[in-house]
Amino acid sequence: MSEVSTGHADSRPYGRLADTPEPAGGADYERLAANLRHLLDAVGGARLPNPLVSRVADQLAELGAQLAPFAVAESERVAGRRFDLPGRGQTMVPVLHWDEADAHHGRCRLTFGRHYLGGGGAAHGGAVPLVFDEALSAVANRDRPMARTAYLHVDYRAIVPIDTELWVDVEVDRVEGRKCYLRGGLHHGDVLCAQAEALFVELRPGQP
Ligand SMILES: CCCCCCCCCCCCCCCC(=O)SCCNC(=O)CCNC(=O)[C@H](O)C(C)(C)COP(=O)(O)OP(=O)(O)OC[C@H]1O[C@@H](n2cnc3c(N)ncnc32)[C@H](O)[C@@H]1OP(=O)(O)O
Repeated sequence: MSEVSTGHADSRPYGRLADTPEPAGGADYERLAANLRHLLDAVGGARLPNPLVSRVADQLAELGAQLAPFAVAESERVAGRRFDLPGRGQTMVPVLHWDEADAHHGRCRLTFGRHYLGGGGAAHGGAVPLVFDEALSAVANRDRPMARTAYLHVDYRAIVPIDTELWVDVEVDRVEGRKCYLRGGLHHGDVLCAQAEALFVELRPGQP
């Protein structure tokens, strides 16, 4: 299960994108994201007494109302754009801790918390391509013009356990003009849990 964070970034997988002199949200943005993840895991794994459910529902509504006045346009938002932080300051995809990352390959570690539980101790099947999309896109976009996922094929080979560290390896298979073909594997120790093949297509100027 994730822990409440008091720490700071331990990886910078996005190369020059991480070089922001004064990142929006400040140093505590990593703690904000980590504590939100912790909350999601706590809710996802709990059976709360009814009065506590009511109280937490009220507290969450109050927090949401407190943040609402600060809504901005997509280009101004902070979540997902903090390339100096592990997880980019977003909370949709588990944090990827990159040990190796360049334009050809990458290797990272992650843990699915209880927020991602599907059943039988395994991560939800939809959470697996989520991780592949994030991991493969980090390599596909490294030192190249921005590319989007054109397809992402996932084979599920073994259940993906939650609450334990997994690792992902990514490799660029080939680049043909705007097209970047990649492969990836999601592993639990020596067990290959899932593998992916994907095509990322570089955007043309002005393409959304
Ligand atoms: C701010 C900076 C950010 C930096 C970042 C750093 C990373 C940090 C993490 C980012 C965060 C995570 C982000 C994850 C990445 C998403 O998840 S992106 C979201 C999911 N993907 C989408 O929404 C894509 C939707 N589709 C599209 O936009 C367009 O279809 C595409 C993919 C851009 C391609 O359209 P297009 O440019 O018009 O391409 P088109 O000219 O038709 O085709 C180009 C070539 O690709 C081929 N092709 C296209 N689609 C396919 C397909 N599905 N199958 C086979 N071939 C295909 C074509 O046949 C063609 O081949 P050639 O004829 O050239 O040999």
